[in-house]
Amino acid sequence: MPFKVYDVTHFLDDHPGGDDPLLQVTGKDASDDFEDVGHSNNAKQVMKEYYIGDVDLSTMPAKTKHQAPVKIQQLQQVSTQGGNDLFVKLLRFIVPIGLLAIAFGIRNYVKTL
Ligand code: HEM
Repeated sequence: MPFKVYDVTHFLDDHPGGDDPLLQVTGKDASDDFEDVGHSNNAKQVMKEYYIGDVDLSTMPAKTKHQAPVKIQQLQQVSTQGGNDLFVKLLRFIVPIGLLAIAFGIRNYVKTL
């Protein structure tokens, strides 16, 4: 069921009941709290100045848990797989040593010419 929304930001200092009761009910349906105080007709009239619209919670999109796209999920899986990690670590050593070996080989070959 829709309910009315009021922006009382500029009424906090002027509220005869103080700012505390207003701050206590921000972001929720304060209809009962308002009625419980037994506000006068004048208060109900003043309230109209701060009306900004209606909210119907049933039409609001439900909160969903964010899920990473499939590609990113796959990447996350690869980065957490221990075996693959070890392979990458080994490559970091093997590749430079291999390049060094090739460089020495070429150097020796050139010397013999
Ligand atoms: C836009 C919304 C509101 C307006 C315009 C408003 C206005 C007023 C006014 C004019 C009074 C003086 C008494 C009277 O004339 O009835 C008052 C008193 C009071 N209001 Fe509000 N009010 C609002 C919302 C609320 C809410 C949501 C609460 C509680 C959660 C609240 C709690 C109080 C209290 C505790 C008093 C003091 C009552 C007393 O000392 O007898 N008010 N308000």
